[in-house]
Amino acid sequence: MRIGILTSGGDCPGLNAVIRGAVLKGDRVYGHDFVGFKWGWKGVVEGDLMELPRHRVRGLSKEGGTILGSSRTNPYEAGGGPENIQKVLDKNGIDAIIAIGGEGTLTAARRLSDDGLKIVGVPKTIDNDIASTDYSFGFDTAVGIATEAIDRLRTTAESHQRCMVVEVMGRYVGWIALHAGMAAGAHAILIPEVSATIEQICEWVESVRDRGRAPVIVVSEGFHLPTMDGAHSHKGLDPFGRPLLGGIADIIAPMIEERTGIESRATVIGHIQRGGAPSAFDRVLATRLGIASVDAVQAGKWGTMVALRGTDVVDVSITDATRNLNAVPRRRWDEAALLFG
Ligand SMILES: Nc1ncnc2c1ncn2[C@@H]1O[C@H](COP(=O)(O)OP(=O)(O)O)[C@@H](O)[C@H]1O
Ligand SMILES: O=P(O)(O)OC[C@H]1O[C@](O)(COP(=O)(O)O)[C@@H](O)[C@@H]1O
Ligand SMILES: [Mg+2]
Repeated sequence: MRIGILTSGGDCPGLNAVIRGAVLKGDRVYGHDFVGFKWGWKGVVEGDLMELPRHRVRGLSKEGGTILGSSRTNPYEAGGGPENIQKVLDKNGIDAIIAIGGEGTLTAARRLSDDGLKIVGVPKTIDNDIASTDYSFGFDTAVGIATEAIDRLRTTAESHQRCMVVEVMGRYVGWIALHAGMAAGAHAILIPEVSATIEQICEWVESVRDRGRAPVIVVSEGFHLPTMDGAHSHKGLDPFGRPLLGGIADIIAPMIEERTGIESRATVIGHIQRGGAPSAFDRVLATRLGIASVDAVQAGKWGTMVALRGTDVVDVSITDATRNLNAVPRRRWDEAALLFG
């Protein structure tokens, strides 16, 4: 078989480890050939390919980013669609696609699979917002980077008796905030799934200050106060129509300072959370998912996504995985909130 691999959506530590795992298993065990589609679905629509012989994936599991490049191209637009894509596959002798992406990419994969293309999905995202898998690779690395940043902000906060408001990524789910906040001992964690008023936030801040400590508040980019319409997005849309989130920390920090009198600073960690080498956990998870994706292709399990369930890698339906976002359950926030203030 000749298998095409693509990486689509925001990049994420571990993408290269998936590619390596897939190529090594496919080459060694099944004798498959691999090509990479460049720039996500764009390469599929335009037939922009690179060969992926075994030596091309040597040493890749520790490398950040993706050797294939990524984009947020919609495969149903700009000359795409199932018939045109099938022509590109036929022209290049490609039998099946392994699509590595987040909930957007996998929704596209599900539609193309429903339209008859042979596709297997691999869940990637630092946000951990994909359902049907316990974790997506990239999340552990992002949490590690955010935790280190919060630890560092805490020492400078203590030196100046300031309040630090630290904004992390995650789009419409608060997993990175919840885990990094718990790991770093934040005094409050604000996530999109759970409402909190500015009065409640200031109560937590004042209680920390009254104990002689410097308050550290972690906020997820998708969080909004009850007085706001929705997630803060002052930068408009990206070229593919998605709201550019970010900046809620810059709104909350001055509100805290005004109401409590505590000098406050906002830090937006941003894309550092997505860059660089994957953690050991993510290298292992990504490699295992890459291996499993080739097994799913070999078995003709079209329309499935490989996923982590406990310590096992299993196959699930992409339709099920993309029906709803994997939101933080209320009980997980309640558990963390016992330690706030
Ligand atoms: N319903 C859909 N049909 C076709 N393409 C989609 C659909 N939803 C998302 N996509 C495409 O997938 C791209 C990647 O999705 P995005 O959410 O940006 O990243 P990720 O895959 O990492 O979640 C989107 O920009 C869009 O072009
Ligand atoms: O790469 P961009 O366009 O700046 O997008 C930033 C967004 O991408 C992410 O890092 C990852 O999101 P996806 O997994 O959906 O691509 C989000 O946390 C963040 O909101
Ligand atoms: Mg996404």
